[in-house]
Amino acid sequence: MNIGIRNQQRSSYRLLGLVGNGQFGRVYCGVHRKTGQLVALKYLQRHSLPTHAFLRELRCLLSLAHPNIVACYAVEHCRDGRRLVLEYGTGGTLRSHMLSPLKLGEILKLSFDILRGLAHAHQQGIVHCDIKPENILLGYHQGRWRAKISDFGIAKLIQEQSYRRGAGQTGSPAYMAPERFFRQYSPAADVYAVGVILFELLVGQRPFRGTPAVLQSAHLHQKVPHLDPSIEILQPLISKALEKLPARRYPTAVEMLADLEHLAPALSAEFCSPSYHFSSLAYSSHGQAAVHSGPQPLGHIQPLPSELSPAADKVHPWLMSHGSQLATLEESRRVHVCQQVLDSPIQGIYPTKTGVMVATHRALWCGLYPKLLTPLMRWSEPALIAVDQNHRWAVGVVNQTKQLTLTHLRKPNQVDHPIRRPLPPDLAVHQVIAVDGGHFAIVSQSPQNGTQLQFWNRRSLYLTTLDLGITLCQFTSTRQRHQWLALDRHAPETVILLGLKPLRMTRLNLDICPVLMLDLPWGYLFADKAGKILLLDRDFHPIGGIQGPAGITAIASLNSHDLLVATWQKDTQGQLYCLNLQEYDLDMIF
Ligand SMILES: Nc1ncnc2c1ncn2[C@@H]1O[C@H](COP(=O)(O)OP(=O)(O)OP(=O)(O)O)[C@@H](O)[C@H]1O
Repeated sequence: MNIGIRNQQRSSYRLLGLVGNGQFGRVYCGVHRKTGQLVALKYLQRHSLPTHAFLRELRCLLSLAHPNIVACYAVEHCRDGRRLVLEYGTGGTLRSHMLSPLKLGEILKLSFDILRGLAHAHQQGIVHCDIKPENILLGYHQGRWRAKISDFGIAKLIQEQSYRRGAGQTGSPAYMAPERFFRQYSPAADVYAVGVILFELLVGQRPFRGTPAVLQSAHLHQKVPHLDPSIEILQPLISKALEKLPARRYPTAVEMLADLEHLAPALSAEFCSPSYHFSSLAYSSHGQAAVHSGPQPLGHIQPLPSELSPAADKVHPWLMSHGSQLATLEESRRVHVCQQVLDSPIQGIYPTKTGVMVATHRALWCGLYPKLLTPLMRWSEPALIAVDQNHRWAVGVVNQTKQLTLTHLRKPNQVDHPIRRPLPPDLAVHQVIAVDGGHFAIVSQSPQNGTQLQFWNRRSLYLTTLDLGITLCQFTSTRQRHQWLALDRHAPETVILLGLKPLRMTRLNLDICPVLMLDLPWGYLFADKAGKILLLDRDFHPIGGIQGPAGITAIASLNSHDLLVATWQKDTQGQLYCLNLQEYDLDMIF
């Protein structure tokens, strides 16, 4: 670990984006240029933190090495002050983690994490002073999200500086122990804040709400509401943590942790119940009749730009794959399978301004729909292919030969001489994705580091690798630049919303195991094998559930209220359904 103050000429970190703005400056997500380690770079303006105070608190920060405390790796001097190089919390804050319902077992694990980190600090005589969900970050380790306390030292420093300036109390009134309003703080004040967080995690809201003045009065005088009888086993723990008088509270997190550990065996059975958030959601179904049946699965449903529509009245035919053939869906909802049979099954369809590009497993084709397609590039082995959104380049990776081929597409039907690059022999590539007009990423899995994203630019220059820690698959692009949906391999009911700039993984706990995901203008759609379709709005609140046909292979939104759903089952083979969302009981205005 590299700890100490360093003068930096050129930063060792490549900035991946702004994470947020704190009282003392900005926080960026960065990646080490050589090692690929992800870090948070927290800038602290010199004028707001005097050097002596900063150095004192730095010592406190560096002395706290614990898996549940955000590690500080180094301090660097830069033009506009100093910056701390911190362990990066890829899962965001506990506040953002709480957006999606938490299973009771998960609440318990996170509570243990917070208490363990805090107990370690309290044993060294260090108080945090501002424990709140915004100061608890999530990292993914050994198959689960782990809570880590951030801002140790800094939080206390903020308090002291503001008292010195006579600026009155700082902190977050919703989590402040009664004595904190009189400028007293001790480990017991941190315990109180954990009590509020645990209450909020269990109940879904804090014990007291309102303006700072209302909150102050409530913390000082109001009784804490009782927990639901189903979780009353935790009532004594919560009540003791939320005692008004510090002397009656757990003196430090050590004692509260011991009590929670004592309860753990009794809790484990009760807390293993599944997520309760979606349990009331009924999946309404309607008589669904297929608009098409055929011997091949239909997939990759894409609209063809209206300029290219052959019909004079500008009817949009929809393109889709039908094994190794293209198919169109006409306005009459009739599926027409094109005659041309390509070399291998289709893995992607890319409608362009002047025609269409189609990636099969062994070639990239292009053509002017509905004329015949011609091959632009061929691979002798199956390749994973990605095409840039602007159709200016395409990349293919062959796992067998560990070779990457990048081709620039100058004009329709014309490609530059391909550039070839070898990939590491042990790289198991799962997917190749076009990140933006200038970059692509190779998705691979490593048993030690989970999913790795290897970034390259369109000049075939390797840039960096990000180790995500978590094992993700099926990256699906969203409407947002640099953002994907992906499935968590080890938690089949979990979807991860992955943002790249800055790196951020937001977890969504569903009550289905999705096999298909879609980002629609009004929200997100997830479908499972059995045909359950879950619709969420942009804030991840459920809009409703549909019981669709089983064996879904592709979904597209035909217009604001019609979904096209393709299925494949042995007995019924490839079918296409058109579901009208207006016929279902959904919390949505059409
Ligand atoms: N180590 C980190 N990893 C990931 N994100 C971080 C890290 N440290 C801070 N952040 C994020 O950066 C943003 C700003 O954080 P910062 O701690 O500076 O301010 P704050 O906690 O929002 O406010 P305050 O200054 O009052 O503490 C927050 O969204 C925070 O979650």
